[in-house]
Amino acid sequence: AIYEHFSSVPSSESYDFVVIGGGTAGSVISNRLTENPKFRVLLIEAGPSNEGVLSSIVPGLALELAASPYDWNFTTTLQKGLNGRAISFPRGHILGGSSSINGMVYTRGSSSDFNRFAAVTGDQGWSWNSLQPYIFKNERWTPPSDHHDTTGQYDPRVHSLSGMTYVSLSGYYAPNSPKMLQVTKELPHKFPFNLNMNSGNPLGLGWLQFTIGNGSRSSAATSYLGPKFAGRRNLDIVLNTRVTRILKSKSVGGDRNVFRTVEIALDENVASRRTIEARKEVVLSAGTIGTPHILLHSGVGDSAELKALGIIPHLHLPSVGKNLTDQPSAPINFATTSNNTDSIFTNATLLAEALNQWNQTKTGPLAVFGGGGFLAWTRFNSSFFKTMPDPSAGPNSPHIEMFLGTNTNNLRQAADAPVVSVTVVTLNPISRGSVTLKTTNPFDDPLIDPAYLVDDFDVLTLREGAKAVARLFSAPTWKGYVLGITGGFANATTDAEMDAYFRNIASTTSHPVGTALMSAKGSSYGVVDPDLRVKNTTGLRIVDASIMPFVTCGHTQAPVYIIAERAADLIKEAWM
Ligand SMILES: Cc1cc2nc3c(=O)[nH]c(=O)nc-3n(C[C@H](O)[C@H](O)[C@H](O)COP(=O)(O)OP(=O)(O)OC[C@H]3O[C@@H](n4cnc5c(N)ncnc54)[C@H](O)[C@@H]3O)c2cc1C
Repeated sequence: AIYEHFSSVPSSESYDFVVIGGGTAGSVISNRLTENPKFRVLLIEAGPSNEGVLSSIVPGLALELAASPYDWNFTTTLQKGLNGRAISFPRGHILGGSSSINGMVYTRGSSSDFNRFAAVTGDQGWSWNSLQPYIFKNERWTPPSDHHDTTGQYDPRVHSLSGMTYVSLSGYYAPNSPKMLQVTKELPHKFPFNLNMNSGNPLGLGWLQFTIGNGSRSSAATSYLGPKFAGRRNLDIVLNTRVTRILKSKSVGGDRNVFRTVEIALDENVASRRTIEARKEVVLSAGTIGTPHILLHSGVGDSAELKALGIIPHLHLPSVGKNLTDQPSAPINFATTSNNTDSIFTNATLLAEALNQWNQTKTGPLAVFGGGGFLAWTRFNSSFFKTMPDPSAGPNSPHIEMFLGTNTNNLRQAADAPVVSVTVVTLNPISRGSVTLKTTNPFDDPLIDPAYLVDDFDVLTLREGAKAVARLFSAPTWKGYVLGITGGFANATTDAEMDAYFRNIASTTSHPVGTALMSAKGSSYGVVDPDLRVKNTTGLRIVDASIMPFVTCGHTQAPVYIIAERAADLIKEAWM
């Protein structure tokens, strides 16, 4: 059953598992555990339902979700690397979590990313080959909503037809697609065509894939918590309920670090806190910000730092909240010969037309996010790393992403708009930041410091990305349409001027990871063991993006789904 408030959950109920956070990972865990009718699961989500939230359903309206009630509306600390700017830092505050508000881009990362997870944790179960069944359990490949011929646009051999979350090519044909494809013929060494960037080898230029089914967002909430699963008798989902802490339970067999009791708040009043104890395990899936936030308030973190704040330390795990890793990104704009400034976001008639088309046929510019299009991935030459270690996971991992998804601000652009905008992304940042507490009140936002562009490599990558995009638009196919770089970057001619542009404009790609990183058993750093149990505890696991030891070389939702699918099996096996 789904309850709107904790006070409605029958007090007679008791649960084997309490899952904290009904986001991307928490939805997978709740679904998979309740496949076993013997397990009773309570899923606690701070945000409201995703049902009927139009901007979370219609892909092209996704930008409306930022700074809405479905976003935690976090802001970073002042960022030294961004010329002292603080930037907004969206996170999903809704059932389905960030999968209900994200850009729906589906990228698994490279095989080297997961092989590196396996190498640093000493658990081969995290390797690319071992994870294949979990990739397939998550993905349900489906035709695009416009039912165009997709031959030559993807490789069916690497996709699954039987998983949970819909994945498809765009149901909207971006008019500059033939030119993008022509680039792969005119500049094949720089931009080789990649038939399927989700094969484990993403390098090259290929068609974007999205977590979209029949022109609508497919989120963890619509897939893993769809009506037939949310209605399971052994699953209770409670919305609008914030977890404040995880408390120590009575010691079992001499084990003093049993964390199986969850404290929730009915409202901000401290007197309104309630507790609920899981019989078997608590699974913490509150995301890269929420997870360390809850742990630190629970006294799990660096003991000295907690004491200094006035929080009683219960478990010394200094890595909690550290290692925050996010990919900085920035737009590079190109002027075209078009002077058509019409856009569905500036012209109400065009928007109404597009919505009408979406309602009728689930096609048109609103059937996809960012206008559909392509991604291109490229690497620095290996000679670049003679004097510094390569931060990527391996030779098939890109350092730079170019999001050629046309222009999110002007979906009519493509072949006919004054500006083509490309987002360049530093995929393997070296900078590491942190999530720390501002106060002892769990309702106060934590201090989020992603340390953007603190390491010079991270800004250098953006600069090289911009040069790569300039090369892409220098291909003969663009002659007579793309005129050249425009906007702030047009005036940057030296490397120093380019870096200044990025420090003034770079933002988040919304792919933060690492604040409860997994490491080998017995390791001197890290928060969870390879089986995702919190080190030196009983009864507590973490399953979400926070456990990634490194950010994968792409967008992070597919890796979170994959991690959560394996985690569900690890938990089930432990309680067979
Ligand atoms: C705006 C945006 C765009 C993105 N675009 C893409 C994209 O196009 N492609 C891609 O692959 N990835 C994208 N991402 C990243 C991707 O969505 C995330 O990496 C992934 O969804 C994270 O999953 P998670 O389970 O770790 O956390 P989440 O999905 O964020 O889930 C955490 C859940 O815990 C809940 N929670 C937190 N604290 C508490 C508490 N105290 N009590 C109760 N509940 C709590 C939250 O409300 C949330 O529902 C984007 C993310 C954002 C925010």
